[in-house]
Amino acid sequence: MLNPDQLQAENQQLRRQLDSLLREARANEDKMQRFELLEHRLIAARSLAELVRLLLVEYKLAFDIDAVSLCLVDAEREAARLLELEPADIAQGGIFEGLALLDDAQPLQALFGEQPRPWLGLFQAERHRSGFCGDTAGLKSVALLPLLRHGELIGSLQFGSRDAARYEPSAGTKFLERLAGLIAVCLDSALNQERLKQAGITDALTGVHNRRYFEHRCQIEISEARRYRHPLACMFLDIDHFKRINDQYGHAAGDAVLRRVGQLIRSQMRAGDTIARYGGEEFVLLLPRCPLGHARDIAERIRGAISERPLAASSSQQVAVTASLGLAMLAPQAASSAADASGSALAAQLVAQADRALYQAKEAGRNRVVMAD
Ligand SMILES: Nc1nc2c(ncn2[C@@H]2O[C@H](COP(=O)(O)OP(=O)(O)OP(=O)(O)O)[C@@H](O)[C@H]2O)c(=O)[nH]1
Repeated sequence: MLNPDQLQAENQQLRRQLDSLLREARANEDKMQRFELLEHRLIAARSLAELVRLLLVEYKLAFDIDAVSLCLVDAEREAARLLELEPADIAQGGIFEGLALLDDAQPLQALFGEQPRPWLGLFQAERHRSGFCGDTAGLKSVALLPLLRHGELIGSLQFGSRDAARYEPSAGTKFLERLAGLIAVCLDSALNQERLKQAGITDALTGVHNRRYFEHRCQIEISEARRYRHPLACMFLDIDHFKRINDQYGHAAGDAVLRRVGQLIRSQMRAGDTIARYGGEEFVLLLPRCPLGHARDIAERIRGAISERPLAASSSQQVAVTASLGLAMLAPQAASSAADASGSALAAQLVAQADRALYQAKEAGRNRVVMAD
């Protein structure tokens, strides 16, 4: 039999254990709630950028993680385009600190081996450093989560802690497996949503934007040009005697020429410029913050790039192509003095001027640039 003092001591001990269990249960419940909240936000993410930010910033904060990094296999540079990363930032994620876009899955295969599964354990600099894009100083333990879609590695998520006991090999990985599965599905779905969005504003044949997008963009650029008194250049480009190309080489060759011309125009433009297929063999370009002299140089460069050498219309056909361009400017003073005009009226005026200049270029013999009066 225990005496009353012993009983009381045992009672206190039990109470302490109960309190600690209760605290742990509350902490777990709190963690589960935060996790569920983030899970819902992951599922609701409407763009790839939002998803990446949730993983790299919000997860880190919500679960007090010392280092988080995300690697994505991006052989086609699709994610880089959607996240608007400059080529120099692709390996380092640019503004998305902790993101790395990979050319292929090879580094991930090296990290996870034949059968990729979540891995928890002590940080090994040689093995794990490449998975963390940022600073790894002080990391003691890590959790590595392969992201798989239809059995293929599409990326990986890494958590790092300065606490050696935080990610222990003995901890269950079921929860992490579920998390990795969810993230992989969310990434896939964000990419698909972006593709759908792009499909609505992209010309399927040439891959440049479509007329609908141009009309929307034109309003935005005009209002920016008016607000900041920037010059805005608009160009129409039409391939010369395109009907003859179709007639002589066939419709498929004509399509190939349209695609190639789209690429050539794009290669001469800056990141903030807009190029769209206006219809048939006609393209339209918008160059914000571009004064007349510069716009004329760019138009000449585009014309030169198209006519410089025959374009490949198929593996065996080379077609000599020329194009005519009409150029119109929404000059800063015109934009501000026309303060009363609506954005759509100014857009219609700008487009009509560029189109008239294009007509004059055709009339004057084609393969030339004409500036609107
Ligand atoms: N291959 C191909 N041809 C197209 C497409 N859209 C329009 N066209 C053709 O483009 C040709 C345009 O001909 P026209 O408007 O007469 O002009 P053009 O022959 O380029 O002559 P100019 O503009 O006066 O130099 C037509 O034959 C259309 O059928 C397309 O998506 N693919």
